[in-house]
Amino acid sequence: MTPTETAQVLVEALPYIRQFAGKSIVVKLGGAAIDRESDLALAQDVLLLRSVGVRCVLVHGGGPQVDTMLRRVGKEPEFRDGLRVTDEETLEIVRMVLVGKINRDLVATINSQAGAEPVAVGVSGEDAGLLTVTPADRALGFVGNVTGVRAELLHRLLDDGLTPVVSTIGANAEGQPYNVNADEAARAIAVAMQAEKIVYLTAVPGLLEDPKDENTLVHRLTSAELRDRIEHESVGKGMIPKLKACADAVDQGVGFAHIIDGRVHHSLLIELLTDHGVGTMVKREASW
Ligand SMILES: Nc1ncnc2c1ncn2[C@@H]1O[C@H](COP(=O)(O)OP(=O)(O)O)[C@@H](O)[C@H]1O
Ligand SMILES: CC(=O)N[C@@H](CCC(=O)OP(=O)(O)O)C(=O)O
Repeated sequence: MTPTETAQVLVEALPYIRQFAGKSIVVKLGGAAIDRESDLALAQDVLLLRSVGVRCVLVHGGGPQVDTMLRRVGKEPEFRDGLRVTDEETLEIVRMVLVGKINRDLVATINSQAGAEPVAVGVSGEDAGLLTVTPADRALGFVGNVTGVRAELLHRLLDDGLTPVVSTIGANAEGQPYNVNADEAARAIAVAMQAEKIVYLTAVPGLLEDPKDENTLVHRLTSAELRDRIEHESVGKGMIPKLKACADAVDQGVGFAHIIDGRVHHSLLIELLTDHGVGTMVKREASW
């Protein structure tokens, strides 16, 4: 790339920087997309966005990593409608993996790229009542539905120039921890923060017409069109909570929801700051 072409890329970003400066963006990193190299690129993206005034909150999952740890201790993972059946021992392992391992690794990765000023702060939904939950369904054990988000805690961290990295364990009114699906927790956080966008980073290019063919990407659709697809046979588990969360997010006031490929380095920056839309974009009204 010539120096002029490099300058052109920066100039292309200008209207997007203007559009998003001062706005909140929730980025949900799925466990399926967590990987040392792509996490490093994501850390750089989040720091670059922060430095141009975008208020980024990173929410992470870790389903596959929890599965690995459960199997290591001789427990077979069990799911109902995409949600993990969570007994007391499973809850302990989910907390260990999400809060104790993945959150720490992401905070360290962001801070390793932050130069002299480490800015990433790890928080669990249990901290200071960030995520309040009620039990989802007796058969699921300690799985919670989010009923409250103390968004002001995240805004306060952002006001101080810090970047929150959120693990999705919630707590009920008695302080009992519950496991929360990370797609749903990210949606609740984005709605409570009145975020401009929610971006789901996962291990596929976006919603696919045919999950076996990456060339069948659905580029854009409305929340109503998305809801029609959730029941479709081409949508398998894993995608279901994500699609529901995208439709709910935009219907509840978030400007746009995106599902993009977290395996592609810098996909977040490409989506936000360039003319090249990637992945699947969801909006409330069909006014493209
Ligand atoms: N129609 C579809 N389009 C895209 N992905 C699909 C579809 N149906 C099922 N999937 C699966 O959903 C997965 C994403 O969900 P999941 O594995 O839970 O990711 P994450 O850890 O990012 O939340 C994809 O890797 C893919 O295998
Ligand atoms: C209740 C429930 O299912 N919780 C999820 C939380 C992690 C998660 O959602 O991780 P991904 O984003 O990688 O799927 C779980 O235990 O796997």
